[in-house]
Amino acid sequence: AFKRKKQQRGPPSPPVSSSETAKQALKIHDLHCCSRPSLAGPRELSYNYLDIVFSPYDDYWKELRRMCVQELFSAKRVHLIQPIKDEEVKKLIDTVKESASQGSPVNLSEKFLALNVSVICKAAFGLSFQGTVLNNDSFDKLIREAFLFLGSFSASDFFPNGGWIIDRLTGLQGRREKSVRDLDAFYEQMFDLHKHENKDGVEDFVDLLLRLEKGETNVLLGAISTSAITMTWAMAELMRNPRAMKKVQSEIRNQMGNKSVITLDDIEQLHYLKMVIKETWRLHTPAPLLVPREVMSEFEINGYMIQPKTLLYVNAWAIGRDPETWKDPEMFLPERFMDNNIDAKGQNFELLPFGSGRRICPGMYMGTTMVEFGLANMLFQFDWKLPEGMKVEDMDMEESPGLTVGMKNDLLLVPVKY
Ligand code: HEM
Repeated sequence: AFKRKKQQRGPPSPPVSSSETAKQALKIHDLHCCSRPSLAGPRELSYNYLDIVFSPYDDYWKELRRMCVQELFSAKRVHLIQPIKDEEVKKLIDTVKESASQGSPVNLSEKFLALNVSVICKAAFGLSFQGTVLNNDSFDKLIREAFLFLGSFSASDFFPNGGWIIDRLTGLQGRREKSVRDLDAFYEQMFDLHKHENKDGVEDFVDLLLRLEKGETNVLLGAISTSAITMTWAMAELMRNPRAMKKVQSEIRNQMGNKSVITLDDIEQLHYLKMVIKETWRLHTPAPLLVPREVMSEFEINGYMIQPKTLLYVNAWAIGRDPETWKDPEMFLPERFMDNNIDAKGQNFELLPFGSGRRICPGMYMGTTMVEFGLANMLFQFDWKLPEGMKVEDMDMEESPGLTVGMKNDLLLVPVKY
């Protein structure tokens, strides 16, 4: 919704939850985008984190974005890190095989997060967490907390002048500051480890980032949780929809024939898998309100004048479930993407998992390939069952609160080796 500036008079603001309104808002907004005021507070604490995700759209950020898109997240770079993905997915398959041989459940929420942590951190820092102080458990906690506290609504968003007092009293401000401090400490450690790592002259993300005036590594936060969240929701929806599960597994297994290692070329042929992922994004878009924007000069939308300082939230979650756009919006039906060209790249405003406009996710290609590759392997190598005594109706599809929205409770499934 549009949040109107304090003391402003006039008609109520229009809800931005239809794809048409979002299209207008995001297009106009491109000229005026900025940041979220409540997060400007702890900014001095974090030269790493808040600057990058929520900074005004200044020249520095433009340069960083340009570099991200051209160098870090380009198709070329995504192909360069494919060996890292191969290795980490193989490790994941091996641990899941162990559970399969014992018939015990696997915590897929954890496994997918760990997979993404390992791939992104190896790609970014040229090293693995395993055996360091930054093991997956503490990183998992750090990420979850960061998204919970930084994404939660705060009084200072609604009352820019005095809201911070409420945030102090409720403890939200303190928890946010702690979260930001922990992230800074984490990045410090990563930079230290990076300095001491022998990387055989291969340039990684941090080398590239260090070429800028200061190191920005927060891209990692966005990268890691969103891909893992998508993979977990996709598996949960497939478990609830055995027909779609069977169809996607047949597609992958037919494509693979006698081969055992999935390549990027194989992935390109998996059209139904791509539809399954789009349908997952439609129902469970990982960042439901996108990155909040602040309007910097007046503009009109649907006959409403939107004032400077207005905070703009685009409800991509509601757009994905809008009955005006989608038939049977609550149903998981990957086939709905068969007869149309709707993609998730920010041009079709019915489906905005990566946002749109100038702040569109620069890691879109990397995120998509990570999700496709991870899921294809898990679905190719294993069949999946619910834990003993559990029925499909018992599956808990509740969402967790925060900037990104995953499953509230971890997804546990029993693998059966194919
Ligand atoms: C399935 C995977 C992913 C999803 C669904 C996703 C989604 C999003 C969304 C919705 C936004 C906000 C866009 C807007 O408000 O218009 C965003 C921003 C961002 N994403 Fe992603 N993302 C994913 C993966 C990644 C990856 C792999 C990276 C980096 C390697 C990344 C880096 C970023 C960055 C740096 C921003 C901030 C852009 C800005 O503020 O200008 N994301 N992402």
